[in-house]
Amino acid sequence: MLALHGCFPKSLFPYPIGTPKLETSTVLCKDRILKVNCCNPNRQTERGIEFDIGGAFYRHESSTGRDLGILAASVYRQSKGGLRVLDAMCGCGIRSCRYLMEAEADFVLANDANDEYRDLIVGNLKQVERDETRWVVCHSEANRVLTERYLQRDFFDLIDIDSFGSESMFLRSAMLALRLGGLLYLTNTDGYSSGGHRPRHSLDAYGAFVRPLPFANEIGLRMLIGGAVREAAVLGYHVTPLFSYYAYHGPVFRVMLRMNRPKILENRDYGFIGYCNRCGHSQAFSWEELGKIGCSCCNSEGSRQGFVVSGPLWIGPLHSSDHITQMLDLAAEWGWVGNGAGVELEKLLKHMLDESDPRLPPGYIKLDEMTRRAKMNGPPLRMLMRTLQEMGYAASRSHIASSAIKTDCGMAVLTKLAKELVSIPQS
Ligand SMILES: C[S@@+](CC[C@H](N)C(=O)[O-])C[C@H]1O[C@@H](n2cnc3c(N)ncnc32)[C@H](O)[C@@H]1O
Repeated sequence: MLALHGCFPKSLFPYPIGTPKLETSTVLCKDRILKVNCCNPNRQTERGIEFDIGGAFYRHESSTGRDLGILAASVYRQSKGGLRVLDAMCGCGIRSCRYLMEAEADFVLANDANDEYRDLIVGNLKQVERDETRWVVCHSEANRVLTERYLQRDFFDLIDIDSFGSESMFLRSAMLALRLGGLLYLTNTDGYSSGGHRPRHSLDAYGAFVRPLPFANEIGLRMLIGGAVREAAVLGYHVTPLFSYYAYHGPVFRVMLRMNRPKILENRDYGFIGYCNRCGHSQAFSWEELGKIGCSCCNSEGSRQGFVVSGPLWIGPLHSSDHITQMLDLAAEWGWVGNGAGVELEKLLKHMLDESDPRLPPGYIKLDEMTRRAKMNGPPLRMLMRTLQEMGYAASRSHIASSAIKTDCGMAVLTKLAKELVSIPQS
């Protein structure tokens, strides 16, 4: 049985705890403070599970991120026949409750540094699972609980790191406590770094020099995955994303990674992304090509002409099509999508499935950026995508930007095509 750790004095925390205290009668909703549930303001419901939020940080908008985590965890449990979860920053414990109830985890360790949440978390867990051998609550600094689990050879199938700001300081201990083949669910809310506003900071924190790019939010996901790829490589592991999810509230970047031993000669998909400020084209390239490459679309060479490079970053697919397909099937089986239910979740999963085409390069093209550059009106997105696909290009929407397109067609050809489509009279 797991030993419960005593309270770690907050003054001695090596890492920021920084829990924003909310008034108990309010929750954050769409970035505004809203009054909720007049009868019992601390009572919330998510997917039919009732729970208290007390004074803990809780965002209803994050329920989609939790839905995705539960689906991925459940797909994992069905294939492996078991699921042990370490919820390293559980807040009020809603994720732990959902991992137990919906993903049918065999065991959940719910941890939050703030020991004032103890009664709250225990109360919520007791309501969903009376069998107290299936869960434990503790209040340690996340690195400490993860390292202790590793030292006791007590490995987990899924480790959930839902930190404020950057996740990078928890990566190594989380990977050590993770079973081989297990899942690591990471959250990052550091939109300022992925936006390219602090390239030196992103280099320090994530090992990537990131410049401002029109698809900054996808870069945020690629920076998060890239940082984990690098950390995993140090330990002799390799991580690949099962899904990557950007949400505007926050902003929040979430990725579910699977950790394995690398296969010999495996393509690490860890490289650089170039963006040409002159023509708006972006492209990925490897370490071997670094320094040799200019814009392949307008042949501008080097940053003097506006070709700028960010990286190293994850340059492979953002999602695993197999895993997303299984998540979609499960969501349909549970009635979360289909027959008019869960329209937004279904749309999101379908966009992710389209985006997982391995032919698609990193980045997306915002149609308004393209039309502004070309001084033209744009054709409907759907028409442009269909035409590209008929011509043999890969083309998809982006789950991140609604009026953007992901394609392996270069900017010059895309612009020419869009002009032709606009000039065709609509019937
Ligand atoms: C974003 S909230 C978690 C929200 C929760 N996972 C949910 O889905 O509602 C982050 C939580 O991490 C806790 N925390 C912050 N730094 C920590 C650390 N270094 N170790 C453990 N817990 C920490 C805070 O007390 C806070 O409750």
